Amino acid sequence: MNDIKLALLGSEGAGKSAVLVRFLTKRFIGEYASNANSLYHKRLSIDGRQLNLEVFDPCSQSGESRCILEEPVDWADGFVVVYTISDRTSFLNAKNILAQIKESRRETCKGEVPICLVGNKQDLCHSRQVSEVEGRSLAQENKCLFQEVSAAENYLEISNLFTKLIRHVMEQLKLRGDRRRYSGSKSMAKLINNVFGKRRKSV
Ligand SMILES: Nc1nc2c(ncn2[C@@H]2O[C@H](COP(=O)(O)OP(=O)(O)OP(=O)(O)O)[C@@H](O)[C@H]2O)c(=O)[nH]1
Repeated sequence: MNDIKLALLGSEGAGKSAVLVRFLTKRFIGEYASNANSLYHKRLSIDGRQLNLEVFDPCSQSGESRCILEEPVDWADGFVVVYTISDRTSFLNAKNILAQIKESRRETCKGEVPICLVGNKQDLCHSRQVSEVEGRSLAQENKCLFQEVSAAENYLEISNLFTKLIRHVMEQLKLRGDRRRYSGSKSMAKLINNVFGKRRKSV
């Protein structure tokens, strides 16, 4: 059984939890408690392989400019970076996050870092502040997958993007010979504390 670890990153209110819960449960839940970090587990089968998926959904950071990635990230195998198409600040924050992931992984990760850039709240296109072309070109610059979605309205696109990202993670883990097997016995909680700070309230 393969373990796949993903982290969701993005501005406060971008819809990280909504996107994830839509993927995990096929449902849209309007409001989520956002004062605690959460670690979600799901068993799934992709291309005939059984996977143990863990997704870390951190609670929001207080300042937009303060990125969660304060130390090199060694926990996640892949990232979902979410912004809101109707909020340019969240897009700029996503850009910043992408740069920081690349920077922190440069030393440790041969090959590409599997990332999916997600423009959420596509249903709010009447108040769009970020064009789809801008989103796509930011993703191209950073060699990431890209998809505009609406967690409120769609399941299929979100499911497809997670599937693509997980496939990419599996390819990268194979290329790297799954370094995690040799990386010692740090516990999940310890890693999350190290990577995301001491603000974890529940996992
Ligand atoms: N219209 C619309 N609203 C959405 C969508 N996705 C999320 N929302 C709303 O946006 C708000 C924030 O969603 P969350 O999923 O809590 O966002 P988050 O990024 O996890 O927020 P934090 O946990 O505070 O960082 C909630 O009121 C959601 O109902 C969407 O696709 N369309």
